[in-house]
Amino acid sequence: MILHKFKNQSDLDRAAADLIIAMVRAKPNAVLGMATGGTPVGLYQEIVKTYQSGLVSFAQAKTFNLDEYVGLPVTHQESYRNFMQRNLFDHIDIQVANTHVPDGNAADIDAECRLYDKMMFEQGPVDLQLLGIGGNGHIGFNEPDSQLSRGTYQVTLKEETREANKRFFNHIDEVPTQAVTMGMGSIMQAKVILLVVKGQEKAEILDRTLNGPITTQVPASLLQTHPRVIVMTDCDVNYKVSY
Ligand SMILES: O=P(O)(O)OC[C@H]1O[C@](O)(CO)[C@@H](O)[C@@H]1O
Repeated sequence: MILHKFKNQSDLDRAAADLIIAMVRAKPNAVLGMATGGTPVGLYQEIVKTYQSGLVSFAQAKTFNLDEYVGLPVTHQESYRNFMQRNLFDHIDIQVANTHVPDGNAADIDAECRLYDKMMFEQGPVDLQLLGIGGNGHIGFNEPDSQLSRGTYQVTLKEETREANKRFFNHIDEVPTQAVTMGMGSIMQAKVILLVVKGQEKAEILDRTLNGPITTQVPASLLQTHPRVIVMTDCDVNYKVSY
């Protein structure tokens, strides 16, 4: 892993956006793994600005999102499909048919998970996977556990994750208890991973991710075994390869 530290979040957003844009300019039909939550909002805004300047096109790009809530209608502001449309897809020239978010309302969620894996297998591998990190070390919605799943699956969210995400809802009771997420195996197959970590409150989990033991109890620590992970952060944290 390589750690890039930034003085502030706007510099970080710009650098993360630039990396994604560089990938798409070098490979117009790149497959991008996308993330949601608070972390990527600013960098998506930077991508939109560059697109509006005419410096990049996503017309041939494909995307696969990490996860989606189960049972939240796509019309709900906080469904991850809705998030992606509002924050990125509606503002760039990507073809909607080339954007993929797991269907958390599928009648048969298991079948939906297998379909998502099949599409990723056929259209992948992901060239660049963007990740945020949960306060408990989750990536995608792969929560700490005694074992982790390889492919896409339905997960019960930890209470701390629902607590953290309640800021996006009116009340914690509205935060779904279940989600569909890419498994760790799918995430680890990406050629390059960009982990973005914002806010000093995430410094401790980032330190455990970078420097702690590799354990399923900190899913992000498995990234230590991936050959090409770039971490961008504004946290004050130490690592052997940092800039
Ligand atoms: O960016 P946030 O809102 O802190 O969330 C952390 C991570 O947890 C998730 O909400 C779960 O997938 C991600 O979207 C995000 O990267």
